[in-house]
Amino acid sequence: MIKFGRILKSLSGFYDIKDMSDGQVYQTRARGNFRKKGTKPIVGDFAEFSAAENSEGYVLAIKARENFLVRPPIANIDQAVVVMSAIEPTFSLNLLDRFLVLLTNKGISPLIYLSKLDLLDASDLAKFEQIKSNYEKIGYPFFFNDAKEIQKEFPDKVTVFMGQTGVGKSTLLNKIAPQMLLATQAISDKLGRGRHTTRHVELFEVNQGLIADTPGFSSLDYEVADQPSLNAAFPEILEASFDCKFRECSHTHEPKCAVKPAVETGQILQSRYDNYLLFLSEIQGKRETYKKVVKK
Ligand SMILES: Nc1nc2c(ncn2[C@@H]2O[C@H](COP(=O)(O)OP(=O)(O)OP(=O)(O)O)[C@@H](O)[C@H]2O)c(=O)[nH]1
Ligand SMILES: [Zn+2]
Repeated sequence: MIKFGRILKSLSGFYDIKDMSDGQVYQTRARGNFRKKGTKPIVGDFAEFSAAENSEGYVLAIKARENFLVRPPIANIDQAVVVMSAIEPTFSLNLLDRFLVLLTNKGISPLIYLSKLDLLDASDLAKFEQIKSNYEKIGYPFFFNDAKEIQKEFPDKVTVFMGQTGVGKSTLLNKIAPQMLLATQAISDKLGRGRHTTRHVELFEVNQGLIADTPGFSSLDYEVADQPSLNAAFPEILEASFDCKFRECSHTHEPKCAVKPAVETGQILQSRYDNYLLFLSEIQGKRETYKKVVKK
């Protein structure tokens, strides 16, 4: 019988698929035709599968993906919690904006989560209140170290957690979903490998949604393609850019640019514009290198 469901777990060549209609979980394997086509089912995929009672099932086909991460392989992600620490490691607006750009370009909505506020004095705390309010104004949900609040965002969505090492991601996930770390630990112990080196990927059901951990930065090691993609990833710059004289305005030197005046009046944050310029120079630098290579 052919069924339809979502892949929730991948381990050692087996895929656990949750049937969409009855909620039952089936263990399956991918047929050889997937290997031939060069695609492989991954966690988060919507899949057609066959499953008979008490026997191993097979993944037959997967639906086109909305988006996906490579490391760890997860498909059809709705949102990502970017965990940043206020201190240790040092908070960086540059790093935050980089995360936001990469996620937005992948069609993943970012949620910002700040940890270690308890280590701040009053004046530093006020600084972060300001940052929170600035980012909320742009449209990013921003959470101050509150594991209960962040869970309200889970229902009906696939949420992944990412952040630099040491920011407190494990501490947070342990509060939200202790079963997650226990499962990972159990598999690592069994296979005798490190926590992040096992090829175990799993979506865990928490508060009517699905969540997954991603190790450190590697989940976003890809680049933004061009200026229009970068422009589209800064919501407030995108909005102002509709009034630029030139449709492809880079907001650097063009006459009648609407973005630069908005930076001067403070409508667009200087730090956001600076990061936009930095990322733009990185994209352009890559293109220059590419041209040089091609010319040779
Ligand atoms: N004071 C304080 N310490 C925290 C907080 N969150 C985490 N820590 C501490 O920060 C350190 C790093 O936390 P982890 O949860 O292991 O960080 P991680 O992001 O999972 O780091 P990796 O496991 O390396 O990926 C630990 O010593 C935690 O106890 C917090 O909100 N306040
Ligand atoms: Zn412009």
